Amino acid sequence: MEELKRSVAKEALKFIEDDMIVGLGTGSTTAYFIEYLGKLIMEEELEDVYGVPTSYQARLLALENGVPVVGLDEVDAIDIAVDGADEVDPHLNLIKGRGAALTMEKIIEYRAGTFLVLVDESKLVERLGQKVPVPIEVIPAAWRAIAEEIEVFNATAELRIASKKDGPVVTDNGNFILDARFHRIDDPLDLEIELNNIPGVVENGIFADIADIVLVGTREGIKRLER
Ligand SMILES: O=C[C@H](O)[C@H](O)[C@H](O)COP(=O)(O)O
Repeated sequence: MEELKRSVAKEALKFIEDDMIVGLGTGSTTAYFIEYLGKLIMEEELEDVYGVPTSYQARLLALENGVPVVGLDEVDAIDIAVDGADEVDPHLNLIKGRGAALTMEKIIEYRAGTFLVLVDESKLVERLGQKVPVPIEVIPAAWRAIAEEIEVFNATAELRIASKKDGPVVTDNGNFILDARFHRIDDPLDLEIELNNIPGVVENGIFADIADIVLVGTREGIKRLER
């Protein structure tokens, strides 16, 4: 799997040109991309490329690898955003947020001229929600009320607990994450909008109709899916 992640991350470099502002995603696949991008910048094979990080992880990796970073509020536009995903359906709808970075990811990827997704073949599903829950970033005080409200959607939601900290995961924005398992997601766009309508929900991990291109690392090579 690591080899497949590396291969799609390398392939993504072909989309990057001089003078581009690049949204830098979060997660293990994008980490390879940031590493390779830094190498090209350090070797001066790419000039005047700046990254807009979607998380502290992306920011730290960019700084470590020599990718100059700028904030979203310092740029007029983002040419391309590159990020991983937890699930991809046949219409290129996504679930994201295993790394709890979904809110900044969506803010940046929604605004990018091109949103390029990098996955290995294990992330492809027929229907969203088949393998992973939908992460929902919530205002801490509202977590229990929202977890109960979500039952209306025929779902159960669990507060995400940290592994190297006691208590809940706290996002880069200071919020909690609920992981919601839905009985069946028939209309991802509709569910994405409905969840965001619940007061106290900051953002959810359904990314419907946002991805432009998905590069899939398979044992037979890289497949390119486009909307
Ligand atoms: O919050 C995390 C992100 O949405 C990640 O982009 C997603 O979980 C994919 O991560 P990975 O490339 O490690 O599978």
